[in-house]
Amino acid sequence: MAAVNHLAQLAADISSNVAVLTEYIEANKLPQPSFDADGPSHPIPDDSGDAAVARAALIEATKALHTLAVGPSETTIYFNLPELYFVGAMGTLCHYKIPQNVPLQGSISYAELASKTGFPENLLPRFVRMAAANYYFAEPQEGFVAHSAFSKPLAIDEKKQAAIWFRHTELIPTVAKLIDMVEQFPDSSEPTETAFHMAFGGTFFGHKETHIDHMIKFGYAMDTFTSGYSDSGEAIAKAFAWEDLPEGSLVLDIGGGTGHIAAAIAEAHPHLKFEVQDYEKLGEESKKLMASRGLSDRVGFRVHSFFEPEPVKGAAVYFFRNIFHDWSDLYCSKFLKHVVDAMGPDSRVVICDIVVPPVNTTSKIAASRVHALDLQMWSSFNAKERSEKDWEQLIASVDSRLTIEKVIGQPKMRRDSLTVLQLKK
Ligand SMILES: C[S@@+](CC[C@H](N)C(=O)[O-])C[C@H]1O[C@@H](n2cnc3c(N)ncnc32)[C@H](O)[C@@H]1O
Repeated sequence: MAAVNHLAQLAADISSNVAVLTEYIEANKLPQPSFDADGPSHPIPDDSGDAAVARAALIEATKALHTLAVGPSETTIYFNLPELYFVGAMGTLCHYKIPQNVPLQGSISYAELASKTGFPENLLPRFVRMAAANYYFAEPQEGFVAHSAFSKPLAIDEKKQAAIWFRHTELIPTVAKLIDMVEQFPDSSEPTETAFHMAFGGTFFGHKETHIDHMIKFGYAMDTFTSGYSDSGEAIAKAFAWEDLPEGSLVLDIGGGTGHIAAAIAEAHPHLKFEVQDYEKLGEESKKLMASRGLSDRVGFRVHSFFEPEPVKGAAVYFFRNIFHDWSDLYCSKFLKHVVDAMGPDSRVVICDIVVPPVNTTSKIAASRVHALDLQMWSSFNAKERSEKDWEQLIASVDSRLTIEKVIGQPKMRRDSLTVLQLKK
């Protein structure tokens, strides 16, 4: 029997998915994906149905084909070496505001770019060429720098710059401490016993409170990350049957930050009332946000730590988005217990977080993103992304009456799921 020709199979997959995308782009008169500075920054919209599915399949197949073509030996010899220095080069270029100083059209000489930014002229080409080899910036003629479609958004979007800053400034030092953390704290639940703490001498958020520049940039990085990756407020407003809650029902957005998710749900469901609970420092921002969206009469803010007893009894929904994955089971069970003590017979807890899919059930790309997040949660907080079994164990450990009523995942949700809990009657 002839051996399976994986290369040919993958190439055929790639062709058929490219055909779907081409048809979609042409039918919708969209610009073709391109490396040029005027190329689209997100060529295939996420809500494009079959085209979005074909795009995901194309990304998976091209990665597999590339990996097979490079092969095990060369992959290991070069093991992420270019990627490592690419992250370093981009972090350094962004630190010197290179993206903002390259013109949006045309090019600039290395000499002029160096004099505008203070980047040493002798080093600048070495950093830019590392980036350009990875599609960020271009050198249309020797000695001159221009934007590509990939670098151009960084010229104007502070939040995208922060995404690169976060990888370079906080994740690289944390990743460098993984072995130390495994050796010293293999079984800890404490946010003080982490790789992040070893690298920065404080907890993930404690360090940010004393380094306000980190706090602000991390906020920006999360904004851009969650807007493109996590499920949006609009998606959450559609995925759960908020419309079935009685008129005037109260929804708490616990650890809701400024309340941007509560605001999105409130806009879609005018019969509901909301209370955002978080630290005092977010109260003013939250009030401004609600006023700007005309929601001040329906979305309030309460200064409240979820490690204190929950003051609002019998709310319709106690909602948590991206809170549990920041805490170990020890701490999650503490704040979930406070909520159980406050629940009425018809209350629900709705947890918006990842449910890690069973092994070998998703694409390698999806698995790699989830496991990167899981290790990021572990090394930053001693927390984790939870599988169905992890969620069941955590919930059962809090109160035997607490049960999972349902889990709302794909296709209504994209990355996160909504895990809905109720008290057994
Ligand atoms: C990862 S953010 C999630 C924010 C929001 N739920 C969202 O999805 O965008 C974590 C939030 O938890 C808040 N937080 C952390 N510890 C808290 C505590 N003990 N009590 C209340 N909020 C807390 C933080 O201030 C921050 O707003």
